[in-house]
Amino acid sequence: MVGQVKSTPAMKAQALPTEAPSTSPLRLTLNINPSIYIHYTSPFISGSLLHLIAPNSLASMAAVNRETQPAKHQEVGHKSLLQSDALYQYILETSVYPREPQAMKELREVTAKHPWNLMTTSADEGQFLNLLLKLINAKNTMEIGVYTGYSLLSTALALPEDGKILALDINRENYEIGLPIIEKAGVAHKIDFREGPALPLLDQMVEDVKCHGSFDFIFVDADKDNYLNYHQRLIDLVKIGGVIGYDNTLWNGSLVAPPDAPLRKYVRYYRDFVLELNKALAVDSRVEICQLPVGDGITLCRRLS
Ligand SMILES: C[S@@+](CC[C@H](N)C(=O)[O-])C[C@H]1O[C@@H](n2cnc3c(N)ncnc32)[C@H](O)[C@@H]1O
Repeated sequence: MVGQVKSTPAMKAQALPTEAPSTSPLRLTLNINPSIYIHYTSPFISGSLLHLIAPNSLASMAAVNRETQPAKHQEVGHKSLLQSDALYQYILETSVYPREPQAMKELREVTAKHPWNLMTTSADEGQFLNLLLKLINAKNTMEIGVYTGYSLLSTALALPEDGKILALDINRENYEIGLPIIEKAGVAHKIDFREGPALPLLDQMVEDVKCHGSFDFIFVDADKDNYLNYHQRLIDLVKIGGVIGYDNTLWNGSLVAPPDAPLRKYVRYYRDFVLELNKALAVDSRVEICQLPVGDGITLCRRLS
């Protein structure tokens, strides 16, 4: 049995974007490196691109792009790393939105109105997770980093009726935004939500040998500075042949930004942790890996031993 650790207001504050939201839609295209373009569209000005660029660069880029590019997919701050915004829109409109379950659409639309909507998993990544879970016949899963529950719902819909998800987040309020939709979809019974920081809970599970090798799939989408700490514990908790998915492993493309790139403070801060994680996973012989440019980058690790 796993205990519950309550989060403090300071922990909750840590998890939130620091910039103030704005209501004006804005689409930006930033060339950080001669070969890499980062595209961003969001109804609020404090979006992911603002993680990457200094405030004084924004006005001129926004002015240029407002004239040349229409605003698109404003319903979620999009985190795709595709070079072509039109191509990403094509994927969403052709393969993702027409097949998106009604409940996921509803949750996506509700989340889009939330000030921290940038944190949500994108619809294409939600579709990817849903299919992946079915492909590996996952039944017992864990999610670290729930927010309003978009990836959680995509997981819950993929699992069999008796499937289980241990869902961990330091903030229950955001989960409760999505909960009525999850309940309406008839999958809430699969979810065991625990409010609190994930690490102490993982430590308790690692101490309990019954938890070892018990998860078919674990999705990690929370505090990037803890990913390596999570990995040390999750490797015991996922079963051999099971999969851990680490989200945001391309960190908005900032990983390859030149040293003098005007990155937002916290993008620069977390970038080093993501770089360390990627390096560590690349040489970890206990897993085989595949880093996919879906959403903001997801690295799948299949446990070998
Ligand atoms: C990017 S959001 C998760 C998005 C979510 N997967 C979705 O589909 O919308 C990151 C979440 O991690 C949570 N978080 C941050 N630090 C955490 C920690 N130490 N333990 C558990 N959750 C944490 C935040 O409260 C936030 O809800």
